[in-house]
Amino acid sequence: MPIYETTDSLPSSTFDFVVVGAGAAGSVLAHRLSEDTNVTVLLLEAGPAYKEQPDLAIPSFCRIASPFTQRDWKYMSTEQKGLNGRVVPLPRGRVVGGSTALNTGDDGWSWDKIRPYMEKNEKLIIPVDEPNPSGGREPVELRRIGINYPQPYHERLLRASDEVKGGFAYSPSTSVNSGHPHGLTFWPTSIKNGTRSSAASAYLTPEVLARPNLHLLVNAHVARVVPDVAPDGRISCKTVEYFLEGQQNHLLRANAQKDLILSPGAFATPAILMRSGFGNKEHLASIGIQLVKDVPALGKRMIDHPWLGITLTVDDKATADEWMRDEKLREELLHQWQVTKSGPLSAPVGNLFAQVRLPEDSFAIQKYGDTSSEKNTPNYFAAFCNGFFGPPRELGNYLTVVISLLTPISRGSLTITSADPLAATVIDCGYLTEEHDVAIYRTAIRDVARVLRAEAWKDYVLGHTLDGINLDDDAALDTYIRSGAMSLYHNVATARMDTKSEGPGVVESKLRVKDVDGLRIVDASVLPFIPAATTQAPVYVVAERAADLIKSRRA
Ligand SMILES: Cc1cc2nc3c(=O)[nH]c(=O)nc-3n(C[C@H](O)[C@H](O)[C@H](O)COP(=O)(O)OP(=O)(O)OC[C@H]3O[C@@H](n4cnc5c(N)ncnc54)[C@H](O)[C@@H]3O)c2cc1C
Repeated sequence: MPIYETTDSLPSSTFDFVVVGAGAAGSVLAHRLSEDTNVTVLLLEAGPAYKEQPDLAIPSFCRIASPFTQRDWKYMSTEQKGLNGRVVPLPRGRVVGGSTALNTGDDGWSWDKIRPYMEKNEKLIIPVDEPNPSGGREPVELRRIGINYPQPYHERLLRASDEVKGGFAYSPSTSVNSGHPHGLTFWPTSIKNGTRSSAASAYLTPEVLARPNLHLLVNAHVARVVPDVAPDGRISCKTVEYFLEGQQNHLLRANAQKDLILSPGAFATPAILMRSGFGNKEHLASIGIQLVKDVPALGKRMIDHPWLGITLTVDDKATADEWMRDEKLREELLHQWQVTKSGPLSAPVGNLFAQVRLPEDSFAIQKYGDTSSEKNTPNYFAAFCNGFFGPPRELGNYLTVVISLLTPISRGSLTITSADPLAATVIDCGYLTEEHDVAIYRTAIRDVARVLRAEAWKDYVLGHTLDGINLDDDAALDTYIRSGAMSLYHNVATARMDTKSEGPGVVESKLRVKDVDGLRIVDASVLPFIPAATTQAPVYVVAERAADLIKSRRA
């Protein structure tokens, strides 16, 4: 039986490896560790099994796949000081596949060392008219739909790019993984045969789930890990306590003989550990949780990419708004997708992106210095997306320019208020609390406004949400920014890795929780800084390498 919904037929409560969370990282680990037929793996997932159904599988539907759907954990931020006190939704996938289904010092983590894991994770399918021969990898399918799948605004945007050049100059051969990812280009998207590729569809295929040594228990909510403290003070942790959906008073246990691996994501990992006695000792004492290990860094220095929209009203009856509000048209397009896996629904929401690095003499760099990790790191991206972002409007057709900060320095934190695993987690993302981030947004908005003034948009763009705002007025722009910015759902670093055993990080470079035997963390929470643009790919890469580290230790 590949997927279990109750514990009745589980062969045992003890396995070689227990992995918590079947998202991006957990799916990779379950797949790779169970390749060795001599070990047994239990994968515990709080959500249901992944089923290929339209709202998860259709690329264009990812705009309506979250937040607040059944498969969302429905996290919310606290009132954000930098966003004029607004509370923002922070969706996270609660289903096999995790958030990838919802809509992503140590030389061992250097570029040369992690590149093979990127290649292991990706299979790049080049469009027929793009003469770039560097493909041929597996298993997450990446596809650059663009030149051979034109959306109505692509051609105008390419012409606008020709007019304004600079940071928006079009570069057909730019690879997002090249180290020089600048300019406007078509981004790869994880779509195969017109269908979204997720951690579940790529790593937990029916063949993988049929392995006799892999056991996936769904609807299994992990409440905490169970630490064992020896008389000499040494801590080991190889047991989890969990309950099946709706049965929180009936706690069950699963044990790992080798490693217990936490992969429930950047919000759940610190919360589970805090409930288990790891964290800031004063905080744990204040909520009546007995301290096992003082870990002041847990839940601290969280980072996310914020995003901000500029909505354009366009004279174009082919935008996604038409099928968003017109049920009959949606049914027709759905039928087309079901029969041929093609048509507008098979296209991503947006895939023509500009990544822009601010010039050295820009105000933000002059005033705040260069805060990017590398001299080529772009400071923001502007993605041109099809349709209005939000509930469908009765009238009108729209494009949305999504501007996201790629080098934010604002930091947040996460904490719990009780030992109850169902109590809300308190998540303060700290968006735009640093002036530096707002200064980059001002530059980005002015750059995008310049692109929107290009002749190419004439008679197509009828107006946009910057109309009426004096772009020279910093205060006016700040109001626009702070009243519109949201989360791009890329939160990381809540249980960060560092390479020094005495450093402040929660895990060391082999992803073992410091000074705790048997417990590893492998998910977005260990990323020590925010990667430029994507988090899904780095999480896959971290998990691929973690699986190798674990296997090589055994060998
Ligand atoms: C709506 C949305 C869209 C996104 N779009 C993109 C994108 O386009 N590009 C990109 O790069 N990144 C994107 N991301 C971010 C990306 O999906 C995440 O960075 C990535 O999935 C993180 O991987 P993870 O393994 O840490 O966590 P997840 O993939 O979230 O997986 C965690 C898993 O653990 C389970 N779990 C949690 N708590 C428990 C518990 N207590 N017990 C048992 N199981 C538990 C969850 O149900 C989930 O299945 C998006 C995220 C969201 C939410």
